[in-house]
Amino acid sequence: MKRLQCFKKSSGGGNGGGPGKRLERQLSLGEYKKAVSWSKYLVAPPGARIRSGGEELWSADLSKLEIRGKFASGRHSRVYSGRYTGREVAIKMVSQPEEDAALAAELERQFASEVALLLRLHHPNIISFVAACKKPPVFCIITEFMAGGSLRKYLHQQEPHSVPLNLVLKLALDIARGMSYLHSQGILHRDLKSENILLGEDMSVKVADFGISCLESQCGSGKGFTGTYRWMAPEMIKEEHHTRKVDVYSFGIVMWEILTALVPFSDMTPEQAAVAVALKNARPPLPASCPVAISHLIMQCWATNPDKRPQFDDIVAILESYKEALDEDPSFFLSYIPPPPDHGHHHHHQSLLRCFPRSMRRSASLKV
Ligand SMILES: Nc1ncnc2c1ncn2[C@@H]1O[C@H](COP(=O)(O)OP(=O)(O)OP(=O)(O)O)[C@@H](O)[C@H]1O
Repeated sequence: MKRLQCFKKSSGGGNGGGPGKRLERQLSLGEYKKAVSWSKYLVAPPGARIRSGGEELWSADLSKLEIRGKFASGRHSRVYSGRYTGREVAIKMVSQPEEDAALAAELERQFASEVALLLRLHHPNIISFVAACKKPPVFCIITEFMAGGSLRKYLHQQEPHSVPLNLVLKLALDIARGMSYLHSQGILHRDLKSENILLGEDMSVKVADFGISCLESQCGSGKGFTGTYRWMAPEMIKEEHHTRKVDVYSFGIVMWEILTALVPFSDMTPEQAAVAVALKNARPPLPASCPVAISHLIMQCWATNPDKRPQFDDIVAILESYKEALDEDPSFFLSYIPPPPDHGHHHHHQSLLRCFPRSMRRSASLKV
């Protein structure tokens, strides 16, 4: 039997704090039953390691898995902390509903796709895959544990508009680097949002949750899509053809979240937000105090026309130049002059380059 202990929840709810803050305690009977109801499927068969089909690459040795308490939930998942082969891990468990065969099949497809994608991703700003297990009706995905919890939780703990600019740039840059790598692998995330960005105790940043990600060549139209409306690009809301630029749109919303520490369209339901974005071109309001350089980049990212949105490589180059300029001169953003309106795709990169401090334009132009 696995050691069943759990972490005391932090007062803010959501993810319990990091290992430094956590308090191990006995589970109540109700919590115990809940934990057992899903994790019972993960008890190792005597002496067995599943090695069938192509699963041996990632199949977890359940005798080495120790599951502790649940600390977060997704729409169809519960996330537990634990240890696997001596390493702190997060165990995402997905349970197929008995009564909904279509959803059960979809969850299984998502599991298989998420494992296949995670297996090939190796980057400091992408969550590391550890192992997975397939024990219908329960599946699990084991990843490195990110003790800082989600970016959403972190922002929720901050006063609105209080995140310092150097931290805004650091967070945005790390996410953009992870996304640039993801796109270089031909993968679209399709559900980029602050809840799916995880933080280490040292404020390291990793993009997570590849449940509805896809290989660009196989993404389809996105019909019947389950992404999250507040972060979703208009073409995706309208179930039109979509490209990697949907992630750039979501990144624009995430940058807005970091800048404001607010929830986008918080006065609307997700459906109202979807209608406002797709039919009325609504976007979250940029605060007057936002440096023009940053609001300019955000507006480029969430442009209605996907072709006007920059690539993540461009975004990384721009954010790097801002970060460098801010480190050198704390008043950099005050002296920034916005570029004139963009006149189409041809001038797009030139227009973005005007955001760079003059000394950096030469090296940046090599990259863009
Ligand atoms: N490796 C991890 N380390 C720390 N926390 C994690 C980890 N993986 C997931 N979480 C927490 O669990 C939450 C849900 O995880 P995840 O997004 O992967 O599940 P999901 O079922 O796909 O969620 P949804 O479908 O609602 O986006 C995250 O927002 C985060 O708070």
